[in-house]
Amino acid sequence: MATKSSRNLEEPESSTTVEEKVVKVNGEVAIRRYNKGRFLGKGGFARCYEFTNLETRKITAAKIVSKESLKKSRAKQKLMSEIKIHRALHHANIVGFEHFFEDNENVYILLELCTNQTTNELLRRRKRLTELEVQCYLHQVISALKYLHSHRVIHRDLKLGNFFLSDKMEIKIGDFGLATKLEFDGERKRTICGTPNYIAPEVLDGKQGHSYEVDIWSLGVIAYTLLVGKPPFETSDVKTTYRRIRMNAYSFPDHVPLSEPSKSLITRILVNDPAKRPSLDEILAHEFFHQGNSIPKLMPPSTLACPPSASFLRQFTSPSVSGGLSQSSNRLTETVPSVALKNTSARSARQELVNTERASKIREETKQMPPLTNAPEQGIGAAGPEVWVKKWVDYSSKYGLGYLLSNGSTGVFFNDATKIILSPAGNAFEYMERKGPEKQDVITTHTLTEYPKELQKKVTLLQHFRSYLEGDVKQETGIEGENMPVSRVYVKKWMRTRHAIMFRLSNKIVQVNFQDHTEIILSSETRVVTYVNKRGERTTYPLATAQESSNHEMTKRLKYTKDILTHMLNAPNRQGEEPPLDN
Ligand SMILES: Nc1ncnc2c1ncn2[C@@H]1O[C@H](COP(=O)(O)OP(=O)(O)OP(=O)(O)O)[C@@H](O)[C@H]1O
Repeated sequence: MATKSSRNLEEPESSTTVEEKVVKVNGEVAIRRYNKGRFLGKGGFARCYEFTNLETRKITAAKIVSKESLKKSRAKQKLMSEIKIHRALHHANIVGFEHFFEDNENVYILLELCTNQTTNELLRRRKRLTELEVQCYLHQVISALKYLHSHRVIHRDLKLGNFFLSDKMEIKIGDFGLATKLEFDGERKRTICGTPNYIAPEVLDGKQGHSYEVDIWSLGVIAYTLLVGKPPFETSDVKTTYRRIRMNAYSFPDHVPLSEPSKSLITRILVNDPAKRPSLDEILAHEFFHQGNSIPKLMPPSTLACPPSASFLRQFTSPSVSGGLSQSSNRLTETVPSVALKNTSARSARQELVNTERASKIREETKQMPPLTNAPEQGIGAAGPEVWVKKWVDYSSKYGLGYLLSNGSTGVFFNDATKIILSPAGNAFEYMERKGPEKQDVITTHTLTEYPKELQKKVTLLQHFRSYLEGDVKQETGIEGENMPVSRVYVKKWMRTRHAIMFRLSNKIVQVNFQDHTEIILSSETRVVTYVNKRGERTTYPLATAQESSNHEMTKRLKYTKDILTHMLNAPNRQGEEPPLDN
């Protein structure tokens, strides 16, 4: 983004048609057309988009690799090997390989679409997972690995970013760019082209060659990372990390309560001698997976944003169970407070970014808001919110959420949960970072000409977001005052569902923007609800009477807002289903 024009936040902006030439057996050439839809993400050498087959309407993820980038024979070889290995694999926990083709510019690989991003984004939102979730996810990964290894395939780059989540929340292992298929049992591989993230010590050592055990090692690193929240050997520079791996220098932090079985499993796996690592079957037989609870087949989508609730956990833990799981039961039964609508501030603590909708990484919403005085018929005179989100762009695939507030401030909610808010005049900004044991927002104020060096990248991103978001509405806001103070209003939390995007603002406002362009803006402080209908007309009601309003379009959305908020927090027994919008 930084290098491109500011309006180029979304990769190619407009949807286009891609044509595939299909040569039939009789030699005739047919054309298959795909609509190239939303941008899904970008890797080292591929850009990924949603593709819709215009004939069958089937939607897939298309990895597009430019032929330009394949000029080096190594890159070409790597892609060919990825295709060759991946296309032969068929397993419920491996990203389905649909098809591949090429045109003059690109190679296109069509893959099963995974709509819930990867465990990387999941962990970023959740910080760490409960043991029940780790049991559930590792179970699926091991099932796929057993399949891979039985077909003599070593993945060699198992990492959180390569575990995709389907719409049903199944884990799907993807990215076979570093995978290899052994010619015979017992073959040892010597080289890996590329740098695996969770590299095993024998790969660093390079003397004995490596085999399936490198995937087992990565499993240990993954289990540790999911439970603790950061990788075991992580340091700020690669050389030190490699040194730590060689020395097996890692420890379990005191501040994270981990059960004995989980520590024992990780310790068993992370041993430097590959021959001493457990097999996949031994891992499955380990007490970590046998703590008296049953393991859910899938986790509900609400866990994309917050831990499984007590009621969900109860379904998998029998009351008589003692030992293993109960050791960690503080974490597992961590309850999510049940909250009434009015208590939005307590609730927001659990509302982390969620995207149960689709792996849509980029969305932009513009709303032309008529002034407050436009409140029509049922507007009963209550003052609406002073500040709300006017326009937003979801670039959480890379950086975070950018937004423009109605008071002219631009803000960014970065993926690392830090926040920045720029004054309407664009001269000063506040930076918010959670610090200390209480994880309080610490706010520092700076000007665009004078700020700490470490904020350079974030400030650059802020400016890009700003020029993108302001675009054509800059004049319209009419706020150009030189000494406008930094707005103290900013987005504290945000999340997405299938039907909507929700923002929790620091002024205790919860705003829900629905896909049909209607909006609910709830102010817990002034106890009013503002409803913006499809035509952009605003009506403000006191909260107490809003539910009884004859405006059914609004009451339906208000109910949805309450249901989804409550659901996200404490009703995962309605597994996987967010409330329907039409109830
Ligand atoms: N099956 C899929 N469904 C949805 N999104 C996908 C899928 N495959 C890839 N993506 C998105 O596209 C991005 C790039 O894909 P991928 O990581 O496979 O590319 P790459 O260039 O091979 O990456 P790497 O640098 O990790 O090797 C991913 O991070 C993800 O956001």
